[in-house]
Amino acid sequence: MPERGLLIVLSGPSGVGKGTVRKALFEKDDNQFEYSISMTTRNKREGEVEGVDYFFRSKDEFEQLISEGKMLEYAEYVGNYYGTPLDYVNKTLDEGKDVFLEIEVQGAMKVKEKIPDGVFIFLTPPDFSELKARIVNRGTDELAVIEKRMTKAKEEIEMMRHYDYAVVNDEVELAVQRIKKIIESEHYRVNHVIDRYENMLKEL
Ligand SMILES: Nc1nc2c(ncn2[C@@H]2O[C@H](COP(=O)(O)OP(=O)(O)O)[C@@H](O)[C@H]2O)c(=O)[nH]1
Ligand SMILES: Nc1ncnc2c1ncn2[C@@H]1O[C@H](COP(=O)(O)OP(=O)(O)O)[C@@H](O)[C@H]1O
Repeated sequence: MPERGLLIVLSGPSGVGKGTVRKALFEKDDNQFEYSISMTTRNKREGEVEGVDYFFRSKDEFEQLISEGKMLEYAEYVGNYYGTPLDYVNKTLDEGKDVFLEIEVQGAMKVKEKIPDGVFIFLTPPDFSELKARIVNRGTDELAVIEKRMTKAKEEIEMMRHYDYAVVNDEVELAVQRIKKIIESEHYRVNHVIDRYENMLKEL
């Protein structure tokens, strides 16, 4: 049986660049991670594809899956549900592949309770004014919403202490390289390889 894959969770405050960094990581020719496509009740945006960007579902369907225990985690974010389907994560980890989640902080904390040996990476802004600039530049929010998001971002940055690693997203490419390095060294952790060595010892 292959060694179980690593569960990698990339999270961080809204607007820090999680989506941007994750996409850049997955565009690499040598990418070895399996992206867990999330499910959401938000409307599909122009250019988004069902089953590629998200699985788009109605609120009723989503709640049904929650009640059946089919979500590893879910969170309500700006009035919509977002969540990680459980079966895909389990099946892919069992195949020995590393699964990558890009999710907001509430959901990341729920994953940590269920799968504490995951690798939890917190993406941080170079500083607070840069975070505000990114939220403003994204151009999707009105001023009042931006202020709300900044207050929320402060609370979210407080959550950093619960993570294993902090990666600064100053430049996308640098952030991607830092994440790749972290995951590479995580494969050598004793608790990740111990089963294989215990099996070897039994055979001696
Ligand atoms: N908890 C949780 N959060 C998710 C999931 N998928 C995406 N998110 C987060 O939901 C937030 C909103 O995503 P989205 O609507 O695509 O907005 P965007 O940040 O403008 O691209 C982002 O912070 C994502 O990281 C998920 O499966 N679970
Ligand atoms: N390293 C970076 N430098 C400058 N701008 C960035 C960087 N990373 C992301 N951005 C920009 O910041 C905004 C928020 O990024 P996004 O990926 O949507 O954040 P999140 O998924 O964390 O909410 C976008 O306009 C994106 O282009």
